[in-house]
Amino acid sequence: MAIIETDICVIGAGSGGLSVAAGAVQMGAKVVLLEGHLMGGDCLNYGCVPSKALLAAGHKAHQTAEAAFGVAGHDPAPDYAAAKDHVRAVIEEIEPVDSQERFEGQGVQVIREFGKFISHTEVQAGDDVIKARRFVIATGSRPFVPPISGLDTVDYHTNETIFDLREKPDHLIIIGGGPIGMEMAQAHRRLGSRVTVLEGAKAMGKDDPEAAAIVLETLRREGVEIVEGATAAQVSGLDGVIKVETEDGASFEGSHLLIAVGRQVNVDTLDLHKAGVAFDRGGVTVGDDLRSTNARVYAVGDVAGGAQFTHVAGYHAGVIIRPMLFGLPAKARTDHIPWATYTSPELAQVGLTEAEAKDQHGDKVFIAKAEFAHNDRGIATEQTTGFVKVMVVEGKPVGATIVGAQAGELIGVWSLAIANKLKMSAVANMITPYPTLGEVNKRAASAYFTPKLFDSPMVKKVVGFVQRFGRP
Ligand SMILES: Cc1cc2nc3c(=O)[nH]c(=O)nc-3n(C[C@H](O)[C@H](O)[C@H](O)COP(=O)(O)OP(=O)(O)OC[C@H]3O[C@@H](n4cnc5c(N)ncnc54)[C@H](O)[C@@H]3O)c2cc1C
Ligand SMILES: NC(=O)c1ccc[n+]([C@@H]2O[C@H](COP(=O)([O-])OP(=O)(O)OC[C@H]3O[C@@H](n4cnc5c(N)ncnc54)[C@H](O)[C@@H]3O)[C@@H](O)[C@H]2O)c1
Repeated sequence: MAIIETDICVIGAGSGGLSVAAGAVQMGAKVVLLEGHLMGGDCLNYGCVPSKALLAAGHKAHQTAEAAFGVAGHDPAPDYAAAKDHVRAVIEEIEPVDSQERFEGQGVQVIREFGKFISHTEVQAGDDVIKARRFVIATGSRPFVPPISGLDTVDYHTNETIFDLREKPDHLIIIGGGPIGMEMAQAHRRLGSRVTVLEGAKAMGKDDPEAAAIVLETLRREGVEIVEGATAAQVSGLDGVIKVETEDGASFEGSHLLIAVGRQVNVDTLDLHKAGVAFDRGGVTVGDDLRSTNARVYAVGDVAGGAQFTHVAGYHAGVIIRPMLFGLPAKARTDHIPWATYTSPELAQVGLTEAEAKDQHGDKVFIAKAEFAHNDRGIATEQTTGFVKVMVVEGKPVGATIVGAQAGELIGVWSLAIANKLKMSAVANMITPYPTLGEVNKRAASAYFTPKLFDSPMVKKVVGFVQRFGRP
């Protein structure tokens, strides 16, 4: 058994762990990185990257099929297995950035083993014991498989297997109408599968309902069957037919089944009690500083509870580098975290939704809104579905919702504004090139000032006075 002494031991080489390791080693710390499975974690192998690649294949098929701008559409004849080749090729192109070789080249000691705590200051990984000044738990999450009766008797997919499936599902049943369910529903529908989504509550229920309704309407128009209030209670299967029965007795049959009902954090095999690290089903118990109940141990990313996104894991890494390397205090904020669901139209959010803003700020909230339908670039490119809605309190945005083409790109302006506590005037003063979809953000900012400028008797009085008595 080898004893390895180091400054920082990072457990998990996904988005969070890799960011911590890269940052710390480049600033001169000695870093050991443990990974028991695939370098790059969920995002690269089973999450963001393959899902966006498959959505891109579906998007291409959809655009080819649609007649537009005087150009005829034609049968795209999507080849599901070839779309999966595209997914694999994208992963392989990005893979070197997250590879063991790259991190070893930077000076990180990478050990390809699962780690578990054996004391407050030591982790065991295979035959090695790592003694470190600081530990970072970055073990992420895995698909939650609900205890639905009969599920273990059928072949079902999760995000960990669906991207390897090569035969096109004739009829994909998806349990769960969250971001995974909706992205996979649209990708598969556009690649030629029949798709049914069974959602126990409201589909896209964590998003602004007005924006979610636009996405759901589009998916339904494309032929995705979305059944809300349909909690899956029983699954059975015979001869390639999978049957799902819901709590209220309805029954659905399909050829393939995808489970997308949320995530389970990876804490169970870490022996956290041996390190005095408290946790619950939501993740490792951490404060704003992402430190656990053992001050030497931090948690980042999905396993730290809270929003589960790659950019959050990266942000967490940046937050803990300060105290770990420089002994400076740092706190993680949550008010400026954006997210996007990459259906078409896309749905993006940063800060508070309208409902949350009204709950927190009551009458002080002003809703500034602009529609894609009035955006000239949107009109020219037939991308007129959607809106930008900004929740404003005392002249500053506290949240923004965008549904429409490139919402994930467009939300950046509001992320910047909220992160830096900018006023609405900062966005209104921005000049955007004409004609761009980005003008819709500026129009939303202007919508905040319009009533103040154009409906104000005082402004009218001042203008009248200057026109009559001002210098020529
Ligand atoms: C289908 C899907 C699509 C998604 N799309 C997006 C998206 O578009 N945008 C976005 O921002 N987010 C997206 N996400 C979420 C994103 O993938 C996660 O938030 C992100 O991967 C979390 O990073 P992490 O470092 O916390 O964990 P992970 O990426 O899960 O990495 C954790 C790593 O730790 C390893 N590990 C676990 N236990 C141990 C141990 N004991 N010892 C050593 N290693 C261990 C695991 O093998 C894994 O490699 C998506 C997720 C899914 C499932
Ligand atoms: N574009 C992105 O950034 C992106 C994409 C995919 C996933 N993700 C991340 O992955 C996480 C997990 O996504 P998800 O979609 O699996 O989870 P989710 O928790 O967001 O949604 C799961 C849905 O399943 C429903 N559900 C639960 N049990 C059910 C049952 N028995 N029958 C029917 N419906 C049931 C829930 O009501 C919920 O709406 C997301 O929260 C997000 O953090 C992000």
